Amino acid sequence: MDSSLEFSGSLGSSWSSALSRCRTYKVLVIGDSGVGKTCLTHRLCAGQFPGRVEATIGVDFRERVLDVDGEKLKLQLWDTAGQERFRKSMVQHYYRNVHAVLFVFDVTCPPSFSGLLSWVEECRKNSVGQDIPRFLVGNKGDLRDPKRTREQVGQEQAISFASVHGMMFFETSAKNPPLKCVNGQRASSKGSYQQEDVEDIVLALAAKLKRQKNHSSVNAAAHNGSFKVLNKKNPEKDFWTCC
Ligand SMILES: Nc1nc2c(ncn2[C@@H]2O[C@H](COP(=O)(O)OP(=O)(O)OP(=O)(O)O)[C@@H](O)[C@H]2O)c(=O)[nH]1
Repeated sequence: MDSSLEFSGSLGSSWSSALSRCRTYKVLVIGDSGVGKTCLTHRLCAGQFPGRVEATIGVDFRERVLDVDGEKLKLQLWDTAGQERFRKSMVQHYYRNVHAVLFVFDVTCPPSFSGLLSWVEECRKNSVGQDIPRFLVGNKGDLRDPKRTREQVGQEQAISFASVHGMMFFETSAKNPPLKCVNGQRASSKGSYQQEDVEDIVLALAAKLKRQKNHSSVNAAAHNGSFKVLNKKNPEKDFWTCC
């Protein structure tokens, strides 16, 4: 890979000030194994559904840089393992200095919805305060079957859970997100289910984080001795980029 290390201290003033405006936000993605956290984070960062995925061991990182009202903002998604045996003693580390949490469940798997309570509890145990923005994402919306509602998680249930736990709710599909018309309206949703494009989630997340006052974002360029890895073959695109 053709990458270079750039030491912040050697950067020119314009570069330095551009980087100093790029805040990094740590976004923790949690939920039961198999709900689609890895696929969702791929979709959020690369705009694609991955060809092949394996169970996450520990944690994987994906990044996306957005331009929100002229300000660069980097979302660092921590895709954590859903399987207990792959989490082990690292859990405390995942929760440290987190800026937002995405709780993911599978709309076709009610146990993954009931399991959310234990993820909320894990957040509490790791001192994630109520001031940290929380998002509830019902994934695999493409698999909804209006004839099998009893075997699926109803949207009213999810909305109610989100409201009780102070979360913003989205239903989507990392695999086949709903299409949008040119005017931004939803072209299709699954039956009577309202579903959002994954892009709407990332924009809501970015907007919420930007509004968040007194955040403790990591500012790579502002810290003495910090450095940034630049991949020359994949320069950051204007709107978004992927690791
Ligand atoms: N139909 C459909 N399948 C999906 C979707 N998202 C993920 N999957 C499938 O669900 C399976 C599990 O996806 P992962 O992204 O690995 O799930 P995970 O939550 O990261 O699992 P762990 O790493 O074990 O915690 C894979 O076979 C994916 O192809 C979706 O939106 N629709």
